Amino acid sequence: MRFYFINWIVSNCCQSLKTSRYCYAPTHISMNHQEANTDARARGSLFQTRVQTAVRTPTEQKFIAGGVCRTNVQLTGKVAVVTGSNTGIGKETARELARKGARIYMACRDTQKGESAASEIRADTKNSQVLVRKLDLSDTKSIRAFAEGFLAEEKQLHILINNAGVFMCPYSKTADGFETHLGVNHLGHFLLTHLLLERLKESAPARVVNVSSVVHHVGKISFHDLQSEKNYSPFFAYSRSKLANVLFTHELAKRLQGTGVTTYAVHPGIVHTEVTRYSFLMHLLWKLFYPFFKSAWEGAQTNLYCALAEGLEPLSGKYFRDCKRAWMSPKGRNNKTAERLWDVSCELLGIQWK
Ligand SMILES: NC(=O)C1=CN([C@@H]2O[C@H](COP(=O)(O)OP(=O)(O)OC[C@H]3O[C@@H](n4cnc5c(N)ncnc54)[C@H](OP(=O)(O)O)[C@@H]3O)[C@@H](O)[C@H]2O)C=CC1
Ligand SMILES: CC1=C(/C=C/C(C)=C/C=C/C(C)=C/C=O)C(C)(C)CCC1
Repeated sequence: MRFYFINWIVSNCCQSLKTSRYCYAPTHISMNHQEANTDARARGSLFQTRVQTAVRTPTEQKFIAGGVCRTNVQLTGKVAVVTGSNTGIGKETARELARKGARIYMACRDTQKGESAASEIRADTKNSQVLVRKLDLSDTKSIRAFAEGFLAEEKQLHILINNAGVFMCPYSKTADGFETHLGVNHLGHFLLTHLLLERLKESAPARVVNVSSVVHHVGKISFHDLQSEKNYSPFFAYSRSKLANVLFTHELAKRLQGTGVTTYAVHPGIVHTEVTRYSFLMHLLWKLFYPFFKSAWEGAQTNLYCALAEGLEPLSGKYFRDCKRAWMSPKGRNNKTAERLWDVSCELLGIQWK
């Protein structure tokens, strides 16, 4: 943690002086960070990423960054959908998939924000096949419209990254009356995957990556109050939705055996993104401690690893962090809970998914 506070003060001063995002890049420090700079091209446009990299010693860098997806796989002719890709981890995931030549569908609830991220990615990667489509996971009509449009437009789908998420928002309900964390983070992606599954199977080998979180360990699926109507805590509602992501991955993998479609759950790390937008306390911690958190690009690495790494098929249904398999809560691989959650999700969404 040498020089951390000095560097922290310097970086914050630079920020408050509204220094150009390009000018604070102390090369003498960054140069030591060989690992971190491997893909400086991809991350160089992000001022905060540079600060994060600059204030870390190489040992801290290695510990915090937690792994880089190093596959040489090329994706020309492949198609990927990334939800919530106008910002944060989703945007960096889309950027790297685009860099590898895939046609990317950025599924965003705000298409204006999506277009501005897409033009940045197109310019950066020289890949013109980066497309924005409207997807609001808090409304099943929007999910169905997105899927209908996609299926009409594309005959193949190789990678689906279920990334979008809300974190610790005040109690609210989606257009269909689901508690927002459950509705957006779990049920929205459950329905989307259901609607796109035939295309994934037709395009096999194909992969579904579900972005969960380490907090799935403290999540609890209370079937008697799934919508948190009796008792609401933003943190536990979020944790529950992230446990649901892991259970969904576990059950989906079982049901997809032999189809050539595999699925993985991911904890991206503690990543400095807009995720804390609803929580004042978390936002404050973000501001104070962000050099210790991953950048969005670093946070995207495990998504990319699960989408691209060769030979991962036997690990379908498992949970990953820092570009390797990680310990999943036993609650996340409980067959009974996974099956029941699957049935309840189908019932809530009015779908039949055998
Ligand atoms: N950052 C972290 O430390 C961690 C993040 N995660 C998970 O990583 C994923 C990505 O989060 P991160 O990049 O950090 O967060 P951000 O808040 O930066 O990005 C979240 C993305 O999800 C989109 N989104 C939110 N609600 C909806 C919706 N109803 N329909 C469609 N898109 C929606 C947002 O769109 P818009 O910009 O329009 O709101 C945004 O594009 C999430 O699933 C999160 O739970 C897990 C562990 C830790
Ligand atoms: C790591 C760490 C901290 C912050 C943790 C935070 C802010 C975690 C956020 C997690 C999220 C957003 C999870 C999403 O799934 C503290 C408390 C500053 C203390 C020092 C160690």
